[in-house]
Amino acid sequence: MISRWTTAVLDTDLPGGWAVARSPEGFLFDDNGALFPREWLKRQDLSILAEHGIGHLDGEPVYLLELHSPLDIPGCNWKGLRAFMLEDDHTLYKVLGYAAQVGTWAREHRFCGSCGTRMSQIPLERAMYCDACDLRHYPRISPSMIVLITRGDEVLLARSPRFVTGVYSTLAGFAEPGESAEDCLVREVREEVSIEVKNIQYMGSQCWPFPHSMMLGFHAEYASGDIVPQEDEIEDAQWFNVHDLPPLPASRSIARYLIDLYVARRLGHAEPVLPG
Ligand SMILES: NC(=O)C1=CN([C@@H]2O[C@H](COP(=O)(O)OP(=O)(O)OC[C@H]3O[C@@H](n4cnc5c(N)ncnc54)[C@H](O)[C@@H]3O)[C@@H](O)[C@H]2O)C=CC1
Ligand SMILES: [Mg+2]
Ligand SMILES: [Zn+2]
Repeated sequence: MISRWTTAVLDTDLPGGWAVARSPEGFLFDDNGALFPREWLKRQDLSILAEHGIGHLDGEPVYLLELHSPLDIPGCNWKGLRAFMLEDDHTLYKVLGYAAQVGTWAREHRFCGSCGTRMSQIPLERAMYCDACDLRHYPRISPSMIVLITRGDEVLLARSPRFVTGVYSTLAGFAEPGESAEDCLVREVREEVSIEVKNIQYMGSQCWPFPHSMMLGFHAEYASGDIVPQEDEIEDAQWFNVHDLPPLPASRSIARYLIDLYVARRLGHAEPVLPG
């Protein structure tokens, strides 16, 4: 199947195409969705912080207008990326997820982190350039590991105080400098629930644009220790039987995929597909 959406670095001097607008309140949308004719959008009184050409949707160029602040446009509203993630239009979510990461980077890389000089966009490369330092600043991607720990028919799931009430998920954490993904897994599991794991197996990855994680998904088996939830980070952690699971994370998350895959294998059901 030909992908409807492909990323690309496009020349912002060329006219036409579609545009999405993003502000600290999320993306602009109306009854037709979140893509607007670019020339029409640019005629509105927007406070544009940066403009980037981000790719092609069904062959048509798509641009991002990253705004300083939201603006009232009749018939339009603003909505966060998470809300789009929970909706059915997977392609639109991919477009907006990418736009969000480019927008976050554009917002946070206007000035060189080394010397403070204002930077400029490099044509045909997703990079901001500091002329004074001859330095390129690329979009930030944060490798994070996520792991489902199992013990026979039981899976270890935990709650962060940030989660929706009642929802339990797999353990996750950001990689630190000097770590492999597996090192990160062992450290995070020790920190968050104080147990040891074995037979670590890589299961797949997922872009998680909240704001710029690259999730590296693993399965691991319980080896030893009793659960001791990390103060402040983990509100509760428990072993749950695959026949009696609590409310789980959103179906598009790799956390949910790791859980659903294990349960499917355990119960002999059809296996889920990892959402991109
Ligand atoms: N797609 C999915 O299924 C899931 C994705 N996630 C994502 O995984 C990531 C890591 O999970 P957490 O448990 O929140 O991480 P964590 O266990 O490492 O704890 C969060 C703490 O890490 C620090 N931190 C924040 N950003 C960082 C960065 N870029 N690099 C290093 N340290 C940083 C902060 O002190 C923060 O309070 C998050 O982006 C989260 O949204 C988490 C669970 C499910
Ligand atoms: Mg964590
Ligand atoms: Zn510089």
